[in-house]
Amino acid sequence: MKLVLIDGEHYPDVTRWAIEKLGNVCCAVFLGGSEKIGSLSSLEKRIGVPIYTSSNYLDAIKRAVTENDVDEVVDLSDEPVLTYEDRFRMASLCMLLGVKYRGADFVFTPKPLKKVKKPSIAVIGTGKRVGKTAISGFIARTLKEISRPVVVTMGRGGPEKPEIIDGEAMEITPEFLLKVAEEGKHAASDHFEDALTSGVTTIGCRRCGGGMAGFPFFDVVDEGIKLAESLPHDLVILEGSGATFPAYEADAYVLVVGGKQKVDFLRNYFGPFKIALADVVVVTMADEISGEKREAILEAIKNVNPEADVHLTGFRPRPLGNVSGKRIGLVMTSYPALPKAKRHLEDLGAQVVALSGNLSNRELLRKDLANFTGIEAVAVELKAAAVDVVTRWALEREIEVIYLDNEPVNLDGKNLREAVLKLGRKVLGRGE
Ligand SMILES: Nc1ncnc2c1ncn2[C@@H]1O[C@H](COP(=O)(O)OP(=O)(O)OP(=O)(O)O)[C@@H](O)[C@H]1O
Ligand SMILES: O=C(O)[C@@H](COP(=O)(O)O)OP(=O)(O)O
Repeated sequence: MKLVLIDGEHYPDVTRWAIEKLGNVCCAVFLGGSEKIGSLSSLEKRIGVPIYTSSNYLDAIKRAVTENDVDEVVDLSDEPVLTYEDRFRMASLCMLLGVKYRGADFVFTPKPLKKVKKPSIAVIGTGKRVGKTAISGFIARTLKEISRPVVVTMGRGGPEKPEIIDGEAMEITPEFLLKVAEEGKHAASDHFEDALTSGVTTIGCRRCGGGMAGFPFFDVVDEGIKLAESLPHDLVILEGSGATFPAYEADAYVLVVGGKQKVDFLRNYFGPFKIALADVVVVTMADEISGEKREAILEAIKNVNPEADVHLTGFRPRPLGNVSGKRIGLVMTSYPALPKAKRHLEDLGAQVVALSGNLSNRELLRKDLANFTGIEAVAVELKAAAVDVVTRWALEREIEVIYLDNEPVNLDGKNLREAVLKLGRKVLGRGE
């Protein structure tokens, strides 16, 4: 059935005419405006379907969809009653309710959310490089304390046929990763990174394209989930990619919000959709933004989901090998990430003598590496060109490769590790 959004800027006969042309309309939500109508009761009689109203139109839409067999919300309203922001708020709500939202020249169609046959936690992000893989790896190694998790990823560099990386049993060495790269695969894909940083079993899938709400265009996650369900592991961690997430209804959601992102992307567009899903929200890189921006981010989250457990965090680089006493070349995905990482490695006894923030730009990276002279080891995040360029370059010169993880550190006195364990126990049915 269709739910129609109507307003008082349309003459009642015009609205009734449109409802008849649509057909199969169960009810209407009145959005406001009074120019061409009398009372709401007279409007309801004229259009012939029940009208839902509320001071907050989102509540009226939610009630109408819940109380009727609605699979599509059709927008018969327009300016000045509706603004772009209003329409994106409605679109977010429709994605959350799993119903199509259609207007004169737009349609937003949610993918049906499937269920995993095991307890599951989704880790989704509001963008690329916000720290989703770092947080997902942290969640996986934390929940190893109370379960046997398997991480299912869906990277833009993932394999066509889902592949298992047994991070529990195997040692993921630079040599192994270079061999993977030489087979033509993206050896820095998330399933390799999670297996390396957290010692968990991972299943790598691929996706191509991503919609505005966050659904992928194509992906092979279904086969990946079937594989995860066939393993003896008791918890599935569904890791998104960039701003997309797998079309599965997880038992719990952890949303990763980049502190350096535009707050507008949280307040508007499909930010409210993702925020509404979250049980836990991790704001990353919050140590590098102003108090004012932190407050704006916290407010944007609270306005949509006041129940969410929000954590303000910063990243601390975690070398997966010993850096003490070594002359190190440091390579990361961006220059802003370098100063803190350099300081931290030096605190661990390293002598950082060369830097590059061009891990995601192979041409500039190669130029930087040409100046990496006199180093004993290269410290690099397992992302982008970390294997096919940096690891190859280092092994050819018998230089040690030390991969870097990014460890979240609470800045707000809260405890993300405890929050993750609590969420894990809840999802596993072991109480709070
Ligand atoms: N203070 C900082 N400023 C900018 N970038 C930072 C800072 N601290 C860490 N980073 C970067 O944030 C990135 C987080 O990477 P991560 O892979 O976890 O993000 P992601 O959202 O999972 O990306 P992807 O979708 O590629 O997996 C790292 O590349 C790291 O260098
Ligand atoms: O291919 C993957 O698994 C990830 C990570 O690869 P890098 O971006 O780190 O190369 O890409 P994503 O889908 O997150 O853009």
